[in-house]
Amino acid sequence: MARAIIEVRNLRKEYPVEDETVVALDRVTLAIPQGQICCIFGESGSGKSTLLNQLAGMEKPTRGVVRIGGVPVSKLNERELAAFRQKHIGFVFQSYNLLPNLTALENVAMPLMFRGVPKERRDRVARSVLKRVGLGHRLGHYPRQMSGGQQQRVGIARAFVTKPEVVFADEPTGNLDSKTKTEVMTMICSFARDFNQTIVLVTHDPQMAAYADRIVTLLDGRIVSDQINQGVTVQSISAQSIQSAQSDQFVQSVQPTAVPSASVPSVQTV
Ligand SMILES: Nc1ncnc2c1ncn2[C@@H]1O[C@H](COP(=O)(O)OP(=O)(O)OP(=O)(O)O)[C@@H](O)[C@H]1O
Repeated sequence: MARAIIEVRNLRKEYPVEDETVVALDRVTLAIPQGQICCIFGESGSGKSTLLNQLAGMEKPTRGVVRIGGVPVSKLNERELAAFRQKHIGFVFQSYNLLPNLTALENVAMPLMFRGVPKERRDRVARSVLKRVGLGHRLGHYPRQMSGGQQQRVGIARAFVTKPEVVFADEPTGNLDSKTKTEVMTMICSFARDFNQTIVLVTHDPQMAAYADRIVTLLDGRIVSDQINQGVTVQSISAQSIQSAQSDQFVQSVQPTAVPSASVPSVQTV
């Protein structure tokens, strides 16, 4: 089995609410191997978003540790976290979170700009990723000029344009109709397979969970089931099995006490 890129040990998250304490997560231990599409599944209030927030370093756990590529993200400060996310993490959001005053091309090129990729190259790469998601004819469109499905495809292009090792997808199909849901999930899985990326997908929708390799079910903040998905919906998507030198470099480069300074991965072939 591939090595774990995400490791969660004995995670607990409490929220103080007036004079009570809500325990949103308790004793969550999880190892997600590199290249796995792992679904965090559960009904409303089960703790899915709370878990994603701890994994992505958006919130500090009350107890326990989250490591990504060996880096204890739960212990990094804000500046270190920002740098870490920029280099290694992509996000796909339910509400797309595109910048309204930027075109599709500019939204997708933005993560490359933060990595210092020169304009000509970042525009070329962003264009090619937008073509891949079927939006080659919408490069100059603003979010308000696109449908929800098109906006989410821009969101996917933005999340994958830098080939991050891990992509967190929080209810990425939550606002979409059923045909567009299928397209969006197929796209996410296709990118992930091509570059051996790890996806953490949060959903309460069993149809979307069926795309994952593994389904971890939460109930009242605890893992109540952890199953390999035998009938993976995306089996038909070709995996180019790039046993990514990129990811190997990443795992080797990270030091527990320092934010890695990984170079910009080659994005030419996207
Ligand atoms: N900031 C907060 N303050 C207080 N309680 C919170 C906070 N965030 C989450 N909770 C509580 O933690 C529990 C888990 O919430 P969480 O949002 O993680 O569930 P979820 O599975 O993502 O739900 P949904 O599918 O509805 O988004 C709930 O009982 C919720 O009320």
